[in-house]
Order: sequence, then C-alpha cells, then structure tokens
Amino acid sequence: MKTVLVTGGAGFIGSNFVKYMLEQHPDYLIVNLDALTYAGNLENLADIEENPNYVFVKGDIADRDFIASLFSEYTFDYIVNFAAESHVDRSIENPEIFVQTNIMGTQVLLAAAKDAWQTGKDADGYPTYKDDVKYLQVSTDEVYGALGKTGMFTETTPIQPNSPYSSSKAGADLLVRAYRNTFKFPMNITRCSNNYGPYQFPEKLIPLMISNVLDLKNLPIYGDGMQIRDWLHVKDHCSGIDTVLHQGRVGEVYNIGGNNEKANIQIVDLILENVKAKLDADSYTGITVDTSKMNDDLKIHVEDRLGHDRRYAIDNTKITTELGWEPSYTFEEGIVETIEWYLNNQDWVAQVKSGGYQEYYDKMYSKK
Ligand SMILES: Cc1cn([C@H]2C[C@H](O)[C@@H](COP(=O)(O)OP(=O)(O)O[C@H]3O[C@H](C)C(=O)[C@H](O)[C@H]3O)O2)c(=O)[nH]c1=O
Repeated sequence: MKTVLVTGGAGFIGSNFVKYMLEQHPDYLIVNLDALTYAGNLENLADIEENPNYVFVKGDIADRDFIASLFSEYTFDYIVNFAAESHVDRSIENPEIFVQTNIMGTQVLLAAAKDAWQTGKDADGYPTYKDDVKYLQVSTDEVYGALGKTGMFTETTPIQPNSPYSSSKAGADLLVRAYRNTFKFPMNITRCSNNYGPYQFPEKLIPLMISNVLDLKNLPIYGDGMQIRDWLHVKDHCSGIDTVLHQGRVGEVYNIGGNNEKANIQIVDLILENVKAKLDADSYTGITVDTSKMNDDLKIHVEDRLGHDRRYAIDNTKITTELGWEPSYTFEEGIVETIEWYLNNQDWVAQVKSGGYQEYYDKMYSKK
C-alpha cells in the first residue's frame, strides 16, 4: 500500500492520472490536492469519487501552512506534481500567477517533502531519506524553447524557455534539480509534449476547435498556422509518468512524447472534417446543428501569439531504451476517439463553459 499525493488532480492531465493510478494500482491510496481554479473540475472525477482509495482535498500548493497540515495528516510515499497554471496565452496576459503557483508552489512542496522524508544525514552532511519515496515533477517540452525545421529535444537540450508560462515551468524544474544536487533529494522530472484527450479545458487548441465547430464559430488560427506541435494522448502520458515513478532512475529527467508531429492547420482541418462526418453519420444528444455550415469558411487566420514557438519535437529514446515505455496511440485513432468523447459529453462541455469561460474567450478573441 502506497500513499500518493497527486497535486492538480482535478485538471485535465491530473484527473486522467488519478483514474489511471486507481485502475493500475488498486492497493494505493490516492490523495488529490487541487485548488479548483477555473481549469479544475470535480466533474472529471465523478465516476471515482466514491472509491475508498481516493480522497479529495481542496487547497493551494503555494500555501505553506496548509501544505504543512496536509503533510502532518498523511504520510506520502510518492508526490506527483501536476498543479500548475498551464495556458501560454494566459501567461502573456498575466504572468504573475504563473510564478506564484508554478515556482512558489513547487518550492513549498519540495520543502515539505524533504522535511517529511529526511531520516538523518550522511557522513558528508547530505540528508538521507526513507526508502522508496519519490517526488515527480510533471514538466513540459516548452522549457527547451523552440526548434527550427529539424532536430528534436533530448533530455540534454539546454533549457531556453520563451514564454512566461514555460519560464515558470523551467524555474520549477531548476528548483527540483537543485534539490537533487544540494540535498540528494529523491526526484524525477518528466517533460511531455502537447497532451490531448478527454476532459481537456476548451481553451487549448483541440477542444477549442471542436467546441467552435459545434457552435459554428470561427476557428482562430494564430499566424500562418504552420507551427508544429508533437501530440501525446493523455493516457499515454499517464502511463509514461507511472513508468518513471516506479522505474525511473532517481535524479533523472525523462522526456515523454507522442511521436506525432502535426502543423496546427492540419489539426484544425482534421477536426473540421471529422466532426462534420460524425454528425452527418450519427445523432448525438444535445447537438442540433446545420452541418452544411461546417466548412473552410469557419477558419480565420488571426494575429499571431507573441513570441510564438515555431516547433516542438520530442526524442523518446531515453525513456524507451531505459524503461521500455512507448506511446500506444496513433494521432489518427486518438483524435477520432477524442472528438467522439466531446460529442458524447456535451453536458460536461456546457458545465465547464459556464462560469468565466465566455468572458475569457471574448476578451482573448476580441483583439484578433
Ligand atoms: C488556443 C489556440 C492555439 N493555437 C495554436 C498555438 C499553438 O501553436 C498550438 C497549440 O496551442 P495550445 O495553447 O493548445 O498549446 P501550447 O501553447 O502548445 O501549450 C500546451 O502544450 C505544452 C506542451 C504545455 O506545456 C502547455 O501547458 C499546453 O498549454 O495551437 C491557435 O492557432 N489557435 C488557438 O485558438
């Protein structure tokens, strides 16, 4: 029996991970700590909230006193830190909260874990720790910066983040790295590419485009739309993190990519085509829309994102050769399954779009 603290477990990737862990490790206790910001949603976890091996706690990772009391209540074996402000466009509008949550929050967690796990000191004065404990920092390929037409990010690529978001994630990674170097702290860092799949908040490219096609709204393509991202199905990301948590060499960084490079414009075309085809072939509860209007006229090129990274691509060699992990989804099957999920979960979409969503959307796109 292990007790795992999953922070940010009500968000998109975190909630998929909580469910994945409960399925894969039915003897583990999963404590989900989430501040329930705009992107966190307990509806994502409705099907497991009665599971006796699952506990939800509302709170902020950057709140030192709160974290201290949580660590006095539970004895954690593993900590997986997903809690983060994650949207690049929001970080351009309002960087400060990214520094607060992503950097300060990570520091508070690191200090609490070190205190909880330290057993003494070795002959050289370095802390010693309990056996089989680990802190895993969930990071992003964006910390490496941007690629040109060729090349891929490996774990030794220098860190050169370009946005306030990626800089805050890089700052957190560097703190985790420093804890390893200074305190021999038991850690791993994983760096993933762009995730997609069920429960993603519709501010990110894929769910935003699905949602706009269904609402017959414009599909805003930043700049020329030829920016390239590597797409990783969220379930593959979860299995990659689980693999690193259990088998990763302590102190190491592992990239987790999807081997699926696509230009944004290709993604938008695929979504437009697939949503229309599905609705023409089948009916879905709560969706009545004139599919003849689902055509290229919906696509508009808008002002580019400031400092927009042109291309990301991840080299998976390390995690594949050392730990035997590989992504299992092809993008072609993953995107169809994801579109199907959104079509079948219009209540969830409506629920997350209530609240401040419309206001945010109008503000972001009124300028464009
Ligand atoms: C929302 C939106 C996006 N885009 C473009 C901008 C990007 O080139 C691409 C994907 O954008 P998105 O904001 O979905 O994701 P990224 O900026 O690549 O970052 C994401 O993937 C990394 C790994 C993380 O670490 C981030 O947390 C995560 O947000 O589509 C558009 O062209 N139009 C739009 O309306």
